[in-house]
Amino acid sequence: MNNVIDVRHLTKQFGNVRAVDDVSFTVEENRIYGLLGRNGAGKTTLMNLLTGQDFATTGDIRVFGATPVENASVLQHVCFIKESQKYPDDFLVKHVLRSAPWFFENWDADYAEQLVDDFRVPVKRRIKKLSRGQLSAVGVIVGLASRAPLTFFDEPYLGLDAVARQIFYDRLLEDYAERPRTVILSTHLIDEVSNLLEHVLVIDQGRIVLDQDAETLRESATVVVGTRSSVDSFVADREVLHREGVGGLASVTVGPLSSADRKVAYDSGLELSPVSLQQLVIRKTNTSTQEFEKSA
Ligand SMILES: Nc1ncnc2c1ncn2[C@@H]1O[C@H](COP(=O)(O)OP(=O)(O)OP(=O)(O)O)[C@@H](O)[C@H]1O
Repeated sequence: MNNVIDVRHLTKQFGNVRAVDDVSFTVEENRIYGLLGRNGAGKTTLMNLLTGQDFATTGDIRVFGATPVENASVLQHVCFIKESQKYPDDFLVKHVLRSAPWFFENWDADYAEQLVDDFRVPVKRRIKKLSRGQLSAVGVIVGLASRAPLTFFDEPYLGLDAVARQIFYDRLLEDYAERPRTVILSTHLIDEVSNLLEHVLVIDQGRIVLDQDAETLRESATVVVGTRSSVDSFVADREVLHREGVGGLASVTVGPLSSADRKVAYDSGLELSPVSLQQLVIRKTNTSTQEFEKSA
């Protein structure tokens, strides 16, 4: 498995804010990554660094084996779709689509046209006049039709309605299945994208607090629900990650369960369900906040 990105001890300091703090990780080729984290966690800063739009304070970044900063041979394989994308003032949507092949060697104009129909984007309208959602749709279309070997989507769908978001997820998965590439998606809509993600990176206060294969992550915790007494006896010797309850009912999150464990649970009348990715991320980032507050 080839690494498309290799980051070692990367730090980015803005004055007294350490937006990215001694981060090391790799990104494998042809997988879909989720870059998740709370507001101000460092996601956009990290993407800016990985796409050569900003300089690291310290540390080393390799993208396709080389530094991305001012490196055309790297950046021609990279597409970065961000929420705050700027276009020339007089640009119409069709100008964006026509100029895209200058930047992306794999640009597929027919596919872009099909996506324009899917998202109902008015191609003859000025970019400045588009609604918030239509502007996001233009970004999503460019990101998909660029077919760049490495594509970053930073919160790509501000203002996109639920139907358009679903079209984005469906098209991304279909196209990715036919033309595998590496996608890094940053979002707050974690549960919506959880089935899309193959690997999860969670960043909190500039540090990577989770770097895990999504399948392993999904199996890493289970919610056990039932009467308080049966739940308590089932979880008695286990590590409890989270607990809540109402009246005589309890809902407890525990670590991985074997098939024998599951049988015992079912035989005791307990219900088992996987923990949502969103819940896992919330717990992970809440914990580190509490630890941070304790140590502050
Ligand atoms: N140019 C800058 N100057 C000073 N501080 C900055 C600058 N850019 C980012 N920061 C700070 O760095 C931290 C990380 O910001 P960043 O935009 O990377 O977060 P994010 O995870 O993308 O957040 P969100 O989910 O809210 O978009 C924040 O505390 C932010 O205020």
